[in-house]
Amino acid sequence: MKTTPFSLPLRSPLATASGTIDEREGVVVRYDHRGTTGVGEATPLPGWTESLEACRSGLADAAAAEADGGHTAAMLALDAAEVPAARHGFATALLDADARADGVALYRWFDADRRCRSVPVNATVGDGTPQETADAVASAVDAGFDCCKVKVGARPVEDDVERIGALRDRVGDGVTLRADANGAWSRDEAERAFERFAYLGVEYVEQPLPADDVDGHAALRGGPVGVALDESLVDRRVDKILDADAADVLVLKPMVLGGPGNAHTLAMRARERGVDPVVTTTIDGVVARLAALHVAAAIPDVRACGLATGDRLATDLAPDPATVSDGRMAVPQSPGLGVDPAEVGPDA
Ligand SMILES: O=C(O)CCC(=O)c1ccccc1C(=O)O
Ligand SMILES: [Mg+2]
Repeated sequence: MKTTPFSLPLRSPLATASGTIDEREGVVVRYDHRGTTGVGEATPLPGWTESLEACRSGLADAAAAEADGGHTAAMLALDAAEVPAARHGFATALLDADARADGVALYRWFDADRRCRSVPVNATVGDGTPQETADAVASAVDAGFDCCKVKVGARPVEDDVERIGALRDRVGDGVTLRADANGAWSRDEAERAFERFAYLGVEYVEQPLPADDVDGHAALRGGPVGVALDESLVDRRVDKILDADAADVLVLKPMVLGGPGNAHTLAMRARERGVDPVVTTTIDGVVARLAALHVAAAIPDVRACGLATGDRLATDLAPDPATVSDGRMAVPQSPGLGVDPAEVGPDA
């Protein structure tokens, strides 16, 4: 196992109710397996995953375990609850190598019978003034997106209603709008927002209430605006959410869940229970974005996913093969993730 640290500054920082993301630091993982090399990415986001330091030491422990017991021992050393980003990094490298050895695109390693050329994606718009928000959404629509997710909860509910109203006026009814409150609202604020958002045709709100308020989320459901849970999945107690009927949609971040395999398993489990999975990045380098794209590509009829985050980065780990047009992201069909491990580096 070979690890290479990297740091990727954002060209376009993402302002949310729980702070602004302006740089992503992590580790590229390379692993030789079945006669080929696979590549993975561990990009921790404190608050959602372990710290960078814990991620690095998790990977060092995994490398030591690997030297004794191979990839199985390395995977066993990486606890998804303790070091999800580190586990994501190694698990992705292993999956990439396996899919390459089998000669299939990574999504087909999850489902050999599947063919998927592209996945619908949403544009992601941060907090900002009503004018800034409407401009950002309008330029996303000009670029071909028909689904936009807007960050809310960083300002009073009435101000967010004004922002969403301004952009609904600007782009018309043909564009699907979602909001993401990142857990910022009280139950009372959420009720007010849901009432007003219903008139503005908002599809769903991600994480309206704090992560642990499962009952509050269950009570918000049933109207025209759906409830999507994201931060509530950080503790990975998905069954609790499904049993409580607390969500219409689960937002699955492979980096937070301990790898693409875990995200795919939870997506299938949600589907069985009548809840729709949506896959998103944590604003990652191209390796982790591709891993998330392949998870989404393995889900039949997946809703628009939060994968179109690459253009926020000022620099990337390698050229991005997954172009977006008409609101859809192309899925690489070459073996593995679709990026040459030899081309992946912190200086791409
Ligand atoms: O879902 C998207 O559109 C992009 C990803 C995103 O919003 C995000 C990125 C990093 C950390 C948290 C989140 C989030 O969904 O809350
Ligand atoms: Mg979210």
